[in-house]
Amino acid sequence: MQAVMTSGDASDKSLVYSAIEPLLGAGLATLGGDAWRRHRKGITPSLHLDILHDFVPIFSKQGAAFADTLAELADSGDAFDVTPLSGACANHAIFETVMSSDLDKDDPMKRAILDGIPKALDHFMYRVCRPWFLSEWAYSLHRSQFSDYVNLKNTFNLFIQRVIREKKEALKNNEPLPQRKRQAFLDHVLSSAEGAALSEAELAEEVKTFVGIASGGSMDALTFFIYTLAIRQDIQDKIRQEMDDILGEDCGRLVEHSDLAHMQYTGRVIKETLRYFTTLPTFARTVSEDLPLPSGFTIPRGCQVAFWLPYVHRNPQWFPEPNKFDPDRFLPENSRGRHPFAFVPFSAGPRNCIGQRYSMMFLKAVAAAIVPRLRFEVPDDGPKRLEDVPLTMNLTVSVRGGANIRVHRR
Ligand code: HEM
Repeated sequence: MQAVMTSGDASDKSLVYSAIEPLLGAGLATLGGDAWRRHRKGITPSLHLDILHDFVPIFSKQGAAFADTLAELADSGDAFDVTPLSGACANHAIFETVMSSDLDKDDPMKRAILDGIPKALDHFMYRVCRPWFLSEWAYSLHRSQFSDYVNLKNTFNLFIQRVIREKKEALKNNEPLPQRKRQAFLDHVLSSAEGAALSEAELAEEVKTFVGIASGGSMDALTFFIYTLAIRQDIQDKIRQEMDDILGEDCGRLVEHSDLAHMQYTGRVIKETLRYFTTLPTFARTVSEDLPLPSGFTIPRGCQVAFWLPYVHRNPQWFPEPNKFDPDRFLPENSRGRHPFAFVPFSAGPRNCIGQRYSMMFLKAVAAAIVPRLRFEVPDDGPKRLEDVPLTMNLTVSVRGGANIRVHRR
């Protein structure tokens, strides 16, 4: 895996990615070759640590709004699937940090985008499982699917064009960018020297990519994190204790990036959640030249190589008793000597996830907002052990039948 993931001859994505590109953008996740290198160079500085630090209060604010929603549901006493609510929290954070845009409910276009992201993933999987539809021309013959696909494509394009146009106008008129101190990712790209290497059309594709990938990735990780706490009360109690120690009496305050460094145990639980449930379990590359492996085998030029991370993450050589959920595997003393590619929920090598630090910060900040105020549990008919959680997979993994929980105010 390391040989492939670090090879310059295997940095292009597999052919199947062509099925997601029209919807989620010809951006970092799908581009190959020089175009990908130029985009990555143009965008990386806009996710610099200093910029991410400014995002933490936004994550925290969105976490607090999420906690309010959950608290209202606590009063009803009913069980509910937390997935769409995690998704809403992730989306609010992404719209604000990527384009400093409020996700107000009365903007039908934004709603259409959010409803459209899961549909876009459905189209992708539909076509991957029926590769004769990978060609857009062939897909156009599938009348019922294709009209929905074209509608989605148009909605995404119109929305992104509108966002970029508004941002450019604001820059041209020298209007103060929203929350100047906390510049959104897009404001930063538009005003940076590196970002100037990207045309308006290229940037529009990147915004689509970021909204699509970031919202899906964050929603799944947050859902599994909460579901894990609902099943493992002992872990939930330890996180709450850690948050109480950090926040003290003031459990409602917004957290800053300096608080996150103290959330060591929470960080280990997030990592173990990503190992155990591996929310994005697979991705694939094309090998452009014969690629010799350390084993002596050679992957021939033109091969498509897919990785199956649940297998990697449950390798007993690096994770003894791999089916046991144990956050302390990620204590420094227990991680020493572990192969650097044994734990790769964000991929690794030059095409690793550019949002890895963003995600970890988001998840910790939201945990700090919800865990001190609420207690989570699974309903009586829910799984009693993490091993019993029924999983299903589209492009990402989710809980079959929904991540149903019950919430109590603390
Ligand atoms: C827990 C949440 C997330 C997980 C598990 C995750 C995982 C991954 C993985 C496995 C890849 C490699 C995909 C491939 O090779 O096809 C990837 C790529 C990527 N991710 Fe994430 N991701 C998450 C959140 C995010 C967020 C929040 C952002 C944006 C802020 C983001 C932006 C990207 C981009 C742009 C790429 C493509 C990078 C490239 O090829 O240069 N991800 N992610």
